[in-house]
Amino acid sequence: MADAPIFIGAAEVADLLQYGALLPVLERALVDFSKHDGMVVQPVRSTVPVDKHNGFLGVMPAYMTESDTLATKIVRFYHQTAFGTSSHQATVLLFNPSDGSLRAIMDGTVITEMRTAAVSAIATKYLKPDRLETLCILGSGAQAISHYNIFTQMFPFKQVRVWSRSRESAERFAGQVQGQVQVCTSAREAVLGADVVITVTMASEPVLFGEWVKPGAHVNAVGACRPEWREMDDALMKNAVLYVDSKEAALMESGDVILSGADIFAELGEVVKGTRPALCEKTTLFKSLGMAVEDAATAKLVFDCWLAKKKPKL
Ligand SMILES: NC(=O)C1=CN([C@@H]2O[C@H](COP(=O)(O)OP(=O)(O)OC[C@H]3O[C@@H](n4cnc5c(N)ncnc54)[C@H](O)[C@@H]3O)[C@@H](O)[C@H]2O)C=CC1
Ligand SMILES: O=C(O)C1=NCCCC1
Repeated sequence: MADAPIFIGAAEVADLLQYGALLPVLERALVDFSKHDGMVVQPVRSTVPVDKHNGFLGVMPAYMTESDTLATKIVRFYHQTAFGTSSHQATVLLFNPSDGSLRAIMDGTVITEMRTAAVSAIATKYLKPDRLETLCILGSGAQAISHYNIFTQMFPFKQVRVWSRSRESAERFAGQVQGQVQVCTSAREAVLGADVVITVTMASEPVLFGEWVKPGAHVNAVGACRPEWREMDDALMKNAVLYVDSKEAALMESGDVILSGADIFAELGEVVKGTRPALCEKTTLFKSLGMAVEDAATAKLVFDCWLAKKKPKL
């Protein structure tokens, strides 16, 4: 009989997962996904609307042949949550691919926060403009914090600006992170002149407009994961060179892509592999929807680190 699955909670995932180890694992997952050679199986996320409670449940399975990783994430995202409960909560199930038995049940909320920010950082590493002085973050929730953490570790920004719908939450964000943050009173003020812009809001109408974005800047668009939701206007969608994590998902799930009719230039994995160019001199936009392979690869890393920690030292 197979061993009972282990449980790894949020605090332990946060303790085991380090960006230094996560970044190369994610680059590899992005490349493997974008080869489209049948070695990675990842259907577009199944999403169940929970209309009565203004939320969604998403199921995200993947199998990666080369690393022999089989996992699924189950994620709920709700617009209104009880005070103190985060809008996104996730669990990852990691299986033994050889017999399908369940190896681990682990918190997926920390995984979602860290892997999403790490993928945006990878996009920025490849697509960044020459000048990297000002970072702008629109939104001030969990993803804003994880993005702030990795972006200020990886890049030499001199100034970080944040805007949020309520000044109070932008100020709370500024108090939570290590380092100086300029709280802006409008999204426009935060965006003007920024070299890199990150959108991490739950907006369903545009909060970022092309006329504000400096030519040559790089944008990571992380929110608006439903076909009728937007974070950006048509001007930005059409004037920027558009990179996505998955073309198939972008054409099914991204309101910004579908409703603007913008052309997709490449998948991020193709850029990392070097089969499509990074047009850094132009205004670039990475539309992130989040992929099951990112969760599967991250969960395997967490599990391997857990095993290494448990192994008795000789
Ligand atoms: N691409 C990906 O891989 C992933 C994307 N996401 C998306 O990233 C976004 C941020 O997620 P979290 O930080 O976890 O959520 P959160 O609930 O912690 O923060 C959401 C932020 O959006 C703001 N907001 C809500 N409604 C707004 C509106 N109508 N206009 C402007 N701002 C608004 C809130 O004030 C808050 O600052 C969400 O859209 C989420 O679905 C989340 C996980 C993975
Ligand atoms: O990739 C994910 O995980 C999510 N993406 C969009 C919003 C829900 C969670």
